[in-house]
Amino acid sequence: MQNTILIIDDEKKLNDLLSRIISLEGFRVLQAFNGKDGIKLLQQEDVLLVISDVKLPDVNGIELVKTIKEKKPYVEVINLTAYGTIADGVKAMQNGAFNYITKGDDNDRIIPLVNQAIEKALRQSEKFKEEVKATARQNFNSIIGNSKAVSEAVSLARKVAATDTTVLLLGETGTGKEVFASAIHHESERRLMPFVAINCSSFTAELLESELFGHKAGAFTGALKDKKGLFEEAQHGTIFLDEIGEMSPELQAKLLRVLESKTFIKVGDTQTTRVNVRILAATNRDLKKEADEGRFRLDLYYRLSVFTIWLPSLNDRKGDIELLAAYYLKQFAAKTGKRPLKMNEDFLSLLNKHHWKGNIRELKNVIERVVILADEDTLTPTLLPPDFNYDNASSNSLDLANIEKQHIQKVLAHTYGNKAETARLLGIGVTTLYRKIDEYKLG
Ligand SMILES: Nc1ncnc2c1ncn2[C@@H]1O[C@H](COP(=O)(O)OP(=O)(O)OP(=O)(O)O)[C@@H](O)[C@H]1O
Repeated sequence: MQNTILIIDDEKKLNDLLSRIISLEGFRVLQAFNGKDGIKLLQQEDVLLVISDVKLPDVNGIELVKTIKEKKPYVEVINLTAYGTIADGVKAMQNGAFNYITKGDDNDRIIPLVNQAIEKALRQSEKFKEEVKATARQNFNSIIGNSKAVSEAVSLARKVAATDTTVLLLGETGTGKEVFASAIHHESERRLMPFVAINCSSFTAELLESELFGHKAGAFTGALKDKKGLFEEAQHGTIFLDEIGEMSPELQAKLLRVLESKTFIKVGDTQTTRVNVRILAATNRDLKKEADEGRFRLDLYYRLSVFTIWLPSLNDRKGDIELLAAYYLKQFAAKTGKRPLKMNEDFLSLLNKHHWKGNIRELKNVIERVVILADEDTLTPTLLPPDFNYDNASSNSLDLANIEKQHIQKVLAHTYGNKAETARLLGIGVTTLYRKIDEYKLG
């Protein structure tokens, strides 16, 4: 396949000449005569390199480098500067251009430079396309669940994804708030830009301020160099502020300012910094109550809760447990190279009866452990952690056989399914244990 180069120059003669020279080298060449048309072509076509004049009728070609890099970060740009304006070339390089050519003077440099730039852009584009593929897996298709509550949450999130609106995700720990935030970002127009997530409860107030907004060298002991904050890292992308309810009142004020004016002041700075970042926030607290009771700024709460999505706890969507468990079984079995595993009825019934305090995160961890322990293709209750209430899974009948069955189940759970150890603790032979496991269908 021919690699594509876009030439943007309003001087038709020069544009045509350059186009001919480059075509002769086997490249596919597209031509535009102003910045606006150039950007349009860039978006429609699989361009790897842009050669752009600096003095375009509608835009400065040096500024255009930034726009090109924002739209397609892997594309390389060579600027064409008029004789005597080397300063332009330097500025172009600072903006991210691959190089610059002085019109008329550098004819011998053109083709080698083009080849180098194409090689670099090809490497970058491959890496970029891999990353895009990986992020595509983080969109709403990665959200498992058929229950009404989850379907409603997904439908709301899909609607708001396309906008630039701030979203507040509410739900218990492990209900998928970060998964939703990531899906919203990856289905938004910002998807090719960074998604930056931070848990506000993991830092002290001072550290969090510097993490979020960055600092100037010397702002505090240990601040040796200027440091970019996460808001700047997320420029043109999305920032996800998890556990927002934990933020100190001072930082809440600073965040409110970002929401209102898109500006903030770095720690130790005197100037404001401007950012264009979409904010998604989450908490497992009742933020409205926190605000009503004076622990969270009411004005910030209203700003953040423009669009609120409630994520149901796993205990309120029991119908999804089997689906999620099967999904993670497949994932972990594949990871550990095991054959596909099946859940027996008792196993599933215990999953359904369990109170999932840690929600999907807890379910995922339980399944990972079960997959590691499983020796057989069918999963049985004995593989589950001891806090899974086995007794309740079977009938409550008090006949001797049932009591024996429950007792064996308990000991098996205690030994994590180790038959020799179980037999030893029960004071019976391993063969007898196997017979009983068979008889009571515990295997
Ligand atoms: N709908 C879902 N389908 C599949 N996996 C999910 C789903 N929701 C969450 N998970 C998985 O559950 C785990 C917890 O999810 P996540 O971190 O998004 O929860 P959270 O609500 O942000 O938790 P916390 O409040 O503790 O930060 C992750 O491993 C995630 O991949």
